[in-house]
Amino acid sequence: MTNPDLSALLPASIAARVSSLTLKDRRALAVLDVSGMGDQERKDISAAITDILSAQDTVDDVRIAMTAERKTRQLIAIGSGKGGVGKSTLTANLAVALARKGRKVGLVDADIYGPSQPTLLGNYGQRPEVSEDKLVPVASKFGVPVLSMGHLIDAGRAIAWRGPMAGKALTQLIDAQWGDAEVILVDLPPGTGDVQLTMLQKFKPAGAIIVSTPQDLALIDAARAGQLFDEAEVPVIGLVENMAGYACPHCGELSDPFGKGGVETAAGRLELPFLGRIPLHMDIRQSSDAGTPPAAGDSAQAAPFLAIAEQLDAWLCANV
Ligand SMILES: Nc1ncnc2c1ncn2[C@@H]1O[C@H](COP(=O)(O)OP(=O)(O)OP(=O)(O)O)[C@@H](O)[C@H]1O
Repeated sequence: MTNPDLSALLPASIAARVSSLTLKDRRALAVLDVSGMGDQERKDISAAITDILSAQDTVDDVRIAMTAERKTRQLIAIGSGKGGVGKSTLTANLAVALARKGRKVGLVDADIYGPSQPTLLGNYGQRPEVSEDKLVPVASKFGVPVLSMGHLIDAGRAIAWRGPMAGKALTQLIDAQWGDAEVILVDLPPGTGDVQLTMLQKFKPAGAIIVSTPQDLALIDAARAGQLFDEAEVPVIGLVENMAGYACPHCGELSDPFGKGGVETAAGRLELPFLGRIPLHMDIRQSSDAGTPPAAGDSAQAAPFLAIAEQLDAWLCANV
């Protein structure tokens, strides 16, 4: 039974974490909920409890038992049939937008052969630490921790791994110290090969988003990506059209270099939700390259990403 006299000695922030505190034969036993805490935080809170309790005349010894709620952490895969359609750009911006909404979100760059998230999230050149044999995700200034092969290999070095090596690398990125992250967005490699299928089967995401540009070839590949998710029994949350509608920076005239509306039509045909359209805009390319995702700001370019993140958030609320 909890000892009210001892409990009253603990500051409220610590007491909120102590689910039981008993005193028997001059030994205090505190059961501490450490869900979501890192190593240092656990050590600090344990030391604080030990200091406070051992200062009491009635206590000779303090024992602390740590418990953690099993986190239900969900993976959301962002995939595309074709490369270069803006999958990584969308993933980074959705993660930033979800973090702005208060979600605890992490990001895995599963594009082992062409990692771009360290550049997009502005933490290129940083290395993840290792704790208890697992990687600790690298923080970004947008509140989104991230792990990418780009954090582990030297700049410009090509990775020429066969499937099993890539699979092992991916396992390390996903099975890492994600702390209190409740959602992890996974930026999948482009295409629909064995690596993607194995990854989806091994780390089954709760749902997937497919990105495509509007031209026919990209759409055929996007449909194939849909089949890949079907095969892996991963529900498709919806399709996103990227690089639709180009506004000329000189005259403002709108044109559609890759066509427009094709993804929405394809979504209808495939009976999948259409989540939204992101225009082709120079600012998106420039701010992405500079490591400041548009979704972190309030420009016109942020709006489509924030709107798609709203829908993802609603899907997470309804399905997870
Ligand atoms: N809506 C957009 N407007 C302007 N540029 C964009 C837009 N979306 C993406 N880009 C740019 O297009 C390029 C490819 O985007 P990105 O790397 O996100 O694609 P990807 O599908 O992840 O590619 P990969 O196949 O290499 O993984 C990048 O230079 C990016 O800045």
